[in-house]
Amino acid sequence: MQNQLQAIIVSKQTSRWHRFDSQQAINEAAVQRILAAAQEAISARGRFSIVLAGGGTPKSVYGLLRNAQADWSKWHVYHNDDRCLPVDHVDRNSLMAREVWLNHVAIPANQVHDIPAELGPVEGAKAYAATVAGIDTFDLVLLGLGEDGHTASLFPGHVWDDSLDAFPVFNAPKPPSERISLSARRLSDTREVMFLVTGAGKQEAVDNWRNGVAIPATVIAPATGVDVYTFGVELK
Ligand SMILES: O=C1O[C@H](COP(=O)(O)O)[C@@H](O)[C@H](O)[C@H]1O
Repeated sequence: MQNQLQAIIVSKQTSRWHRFDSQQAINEAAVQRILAAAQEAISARGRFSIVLAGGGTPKSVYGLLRNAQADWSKWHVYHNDDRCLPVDHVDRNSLMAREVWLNHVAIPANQVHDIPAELGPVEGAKAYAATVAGIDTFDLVLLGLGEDGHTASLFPGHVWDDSLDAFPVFNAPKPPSERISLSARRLSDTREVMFLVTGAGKQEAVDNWRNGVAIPATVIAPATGVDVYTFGVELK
């Protein structure tokens, strides 16, 4: 397995870049780090809170977690965004995570917190803001990167209200146009962030990010910095 590490600072964000040379290598490294973060959190605080990325990139990592050994009873699962579609729609991030992983492990049902995106952007965002309001600093936030540089449902050219924990999204350039997202501030309130970035389609966004262009991914700025796990993009 190859993991070449470089660190760069973009505005307030410190990013550590990890390059893997196969899909298997990035998946295994991500799973190892997630399980280690869970163990550390459970030993220190008796619980582990993780915020999941949606989209296609994390699916194979979630598939491996399904067969992992972990103290699932201590896991508390949240989502960084979801699409305003019926609960059983194939494009719901919550459905993907449940089908591939969460329905197959022993996390208590009341510790899996889907975004109620089926209520629509305004009501769903209000409800999810209330869900995360009482939650302390997350332990681990997983994030993806869109080809246009978006992360969660923070899209280029959009303005979002960082005073809110979760906010409604309209006119998203990637369908569906209506979504709900945690805010950049809430996503940054975490002990650790891991971005998963795979495929040549993400090259331009990665180049922009590393060259200091202010794409949405650069606004995620926890005190501990962010780790970006990559496969299939060049780190120029
Ligand atoms: O729409 C979304 O896109 C991003 C990236 O998705 P990917 O399919 O390119 O991995 C994802 O992180 C976000 O959660 C999702 O809603």
